[in-house]
Amino acid sequence: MTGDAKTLQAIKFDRDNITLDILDQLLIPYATKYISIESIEDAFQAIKLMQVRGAPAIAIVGAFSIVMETYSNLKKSQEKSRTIDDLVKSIHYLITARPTAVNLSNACLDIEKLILKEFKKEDSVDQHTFDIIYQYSVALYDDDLNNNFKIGDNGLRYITETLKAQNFTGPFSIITICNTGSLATSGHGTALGIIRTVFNKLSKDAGEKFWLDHVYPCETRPYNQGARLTTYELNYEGIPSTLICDSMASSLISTLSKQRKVKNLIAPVKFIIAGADRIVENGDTANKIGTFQLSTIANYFNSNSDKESGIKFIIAAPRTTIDFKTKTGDGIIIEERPSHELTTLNGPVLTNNGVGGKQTVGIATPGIDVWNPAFDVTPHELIDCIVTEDENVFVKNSKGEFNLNV
Ligand SMILES: CSC[C@H]1O[C@H](OP(=O)(O)O)[C@H](O)[C@@H]1O
Repeated sequence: MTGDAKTLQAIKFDRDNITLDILDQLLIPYATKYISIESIEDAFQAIKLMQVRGAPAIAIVGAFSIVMETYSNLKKSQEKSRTIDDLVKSIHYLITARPTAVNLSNACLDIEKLILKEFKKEDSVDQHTFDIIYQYSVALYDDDLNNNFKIGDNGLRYITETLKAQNFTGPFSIITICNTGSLATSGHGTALGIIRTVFNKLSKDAGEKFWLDHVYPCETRPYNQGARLTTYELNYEGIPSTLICDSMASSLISTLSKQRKVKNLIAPVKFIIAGADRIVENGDTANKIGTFQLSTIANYFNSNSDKESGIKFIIAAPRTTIDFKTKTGDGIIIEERPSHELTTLNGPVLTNNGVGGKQTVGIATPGIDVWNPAFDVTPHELIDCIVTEDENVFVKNSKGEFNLNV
């Protein structure tokens, strides 16, 4: 379906007719087009191409694709049905689509565990197999949505308590990176979910002593999830925002901290909020490339001002993003993506009467060597708070350690 109806629903799974459609995020914000996912292979390609992206969203689409694969197996009853071993092999293949985000591998391995509890590898895929995977997948979707609203509320509480402790009053701003909203999850979002909740609950007209005045999404080179997706979500919600290049964050913070205007804006940046693709046991966090730099910027401004009046660096993620098997960030595999994502730009031609076909333009010397890691690892030392769906947000103890395993 192609059309201009703005939507934030990244994933559509019809629980009665058993169909799965994903919003093609490579076309956002210029076109709304859903593509059908009917197999694990369809999901692998869509996840690899980043037609769907975002740690929770790729896990949910991955799980639903296994439902679709099993369902189509049952429909082709005349053919020799696949064995459980075949299905498990396909599940392991799906995991390789994007190795850094732990949610996808967690969901796939959970499904493998559930079916191997009930079946032997040589057994045939049957209705019971489908039922097990179906129940798991719809619960994964529903839990993610519920968790995101809890993350929003928990983030609001942390922000409110922080500003009260600082005796802060007036308008404040938030910087965020990549896209961590409805387009990266089952809805509402994680870091952007906190921003949604804070904007709705801490508003000037509600008579609050402090309020969220402005959001600065980083464009998030090279895939531009911020420029394309987060701005689209912020506009959709009517949240005042101004797009910045990733390289502008420190100047933005500095300008506002000196009560100088950014365009006509004066609200100081008080929080940098990012999502996560994998949080390991000590709190080191893999997230979109550029996140680590933002944490060093927050740390600079904190070490050059009274710590308590500085900028808090927040990571927001559901507990499904925590990987207790990996002790420190050194153990995280960082996905490296193709060079053309840095050396070319891909998008529709913008004409006076609308949006034309997709074009690719070169923006670097052809053949230049490129390093294109999709993520970086923010050391836990630079993270002030990890917000999950657990009511108690995670802050470091007096020894500077996170204890996430509670
Ligand atoms: C709630 S989304 C988490 C995480 O996923 C994004 O990566 P990508 O767009 O490459 O899938 C980004 O790192 C977000 O912070």
